[in-house]
Amino acid sequence: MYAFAGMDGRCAAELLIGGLSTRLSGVPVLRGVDLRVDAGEVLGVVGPNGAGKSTLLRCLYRALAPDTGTVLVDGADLLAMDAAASARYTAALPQESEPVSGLRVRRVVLLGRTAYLRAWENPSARDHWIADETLRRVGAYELADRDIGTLSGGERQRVLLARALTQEPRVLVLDEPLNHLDIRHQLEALRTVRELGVTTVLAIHDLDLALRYCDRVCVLADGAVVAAGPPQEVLRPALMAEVFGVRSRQVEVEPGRYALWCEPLDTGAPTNPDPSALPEPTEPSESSVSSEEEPAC
Ligand SMILES: Nc1ncnc2c1ncn2[C@@H]1O[C@H](COP(=O)(O)OP(=O)(O)OP(=O)(O)O)[C@@H](O)[C@H]1O
Repeated sequence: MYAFAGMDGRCAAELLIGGLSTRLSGVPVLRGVDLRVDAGEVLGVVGPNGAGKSTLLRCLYRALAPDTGTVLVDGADLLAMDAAASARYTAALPQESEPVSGLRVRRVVLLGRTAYLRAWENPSARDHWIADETLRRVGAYELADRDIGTLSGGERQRVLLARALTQEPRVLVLDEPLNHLDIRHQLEALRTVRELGVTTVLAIHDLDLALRYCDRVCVLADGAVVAAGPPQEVLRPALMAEVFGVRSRQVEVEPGRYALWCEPLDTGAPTNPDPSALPEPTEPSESSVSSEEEPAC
């Protein structure tokens, strides 16, 4: 159905991040981040506020040049490319993106094709077709003729996701893409991302959704990776307590499907829901998770 490269994962690339460090205003914000994301994998980047998630993602979509480190996409040095070349490798949905009013949605989405056009070259019929297909894919086609400035936050978020997909990226970088989306559109956006098969790095605060939709998660704390691996193995009670300060349980809500129940560590007696009323969780072995181990990625 979607025959162009960036929408079916045929060009999904391996992403290799090595020794990424940076200081902002003299303060270390990333401290030697090493990560590998396999082709077609969805990696959730999680961690408390201020852990460095957005900073890491900004390095991946070239909004920030790290002090040291490498970012390789299928072996190509992303940080050494010019902007147009890197835009053909990675596309991003930044956390704060405010497209100006006065542009129609279809035009905004077409901007995703800029990396493939020469100066002053007009988008082709194929470029228009790709923009329309991505709008359909994110359920925003009916917005195509609206002024971007008139959209709700959730509608705008879906349009900007379409713009990123229109870039036909080999790696998709999404910083809190679920902001402003209602629960149905959150679930649909995550399902769309999963179905694309494009290598995806996704900063996400909702750990329950990370548990359900990410192939692997990487836990950042104070600018460093403290754990990485399958979410069910990483988001275990000990790590959740240490990194996020919550008591937690993975609860099997139906065979093979888990939800994450949490409450603050310092609340004393359990509140609603009463964990004693919850079914005993089925958890993977402790051996696969450690906040002290080297990241398993
Ligand atoms: N321009 C800047 N100058 C100084 N410090 C900065 C700058 N930008 C970010 N920081 C700091 O870097 C740290 C990491 O910020 P970052 O936005 O990457 O965290 P985050 O994990 O994405 O947080 P959140 O979950 O709150 O979005 C924070 O302590 C933040 O205050």
